[in-house]
Amino acid sequence: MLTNAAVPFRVEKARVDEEMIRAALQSEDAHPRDIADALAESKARKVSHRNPGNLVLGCDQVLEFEGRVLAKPESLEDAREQLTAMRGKRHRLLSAAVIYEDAEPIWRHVGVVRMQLRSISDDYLEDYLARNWQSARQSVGAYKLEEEGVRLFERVEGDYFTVLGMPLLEILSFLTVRGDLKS
Ligand SMILES: Nc1nc2c(ncn2[C@H]2C[C@H](O)[C@@H](COP(=O)(O)OP(=O)(O)OP(=O)(O)O)O2)c(=O)[nH]1
Repeated sequence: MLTNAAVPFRVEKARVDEEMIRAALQSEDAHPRDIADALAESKARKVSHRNPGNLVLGCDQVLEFEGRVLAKPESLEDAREQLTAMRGKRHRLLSAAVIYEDAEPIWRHVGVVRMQLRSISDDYLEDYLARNWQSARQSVGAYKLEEEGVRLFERVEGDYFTVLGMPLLEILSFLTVRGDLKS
């Protein structure tokens, strides 16, 4: 997404134990928004300590369905089960972004999108997964809105980029206002 926006960046793996952070927060009944924010912050903070003088952007996305935070389906069977449970109903995608500079948080935003799934048939779900699992497995909801996943939806209420994984418009606005990006 940053490449498409002609924003120069490099990727550095944060290597944080996301499962441990997520489990700890869920055991305290943390709100999905706070879980996404904490995961994004943990990545940005860890990389920022190693990169003084640089802006470090950490992101994370969670899917909330009926009060539960779902993890990425690990198998086609998990994806079938998850999409079958969610069809005809609404879920939310929450994408958090946190920017650190010199080991201090200087900006954060959590984008929220409401997704209304169609009551897709078993047959179409099977065809969809057969065609799309290899790509959709990278996504927390087992769909990519910019691909065939769009056919799963009746309505999408919110920002397109937040669905794809990060609140890009808000990030670009912050960097532009700060003068890091020309406009
Ligand atoms: N291209 C695309 N990606 C999507 C869509 N919906 C969700 N995603 C992606 C955005 C996130 O990268 C990913 C789910 O976030 P996660 O944080 O679970 O996985 P990710 O591998 O991105 O990062 P992480 O494991 O947290 O370091 O799903 C979509 O419609 N299109």
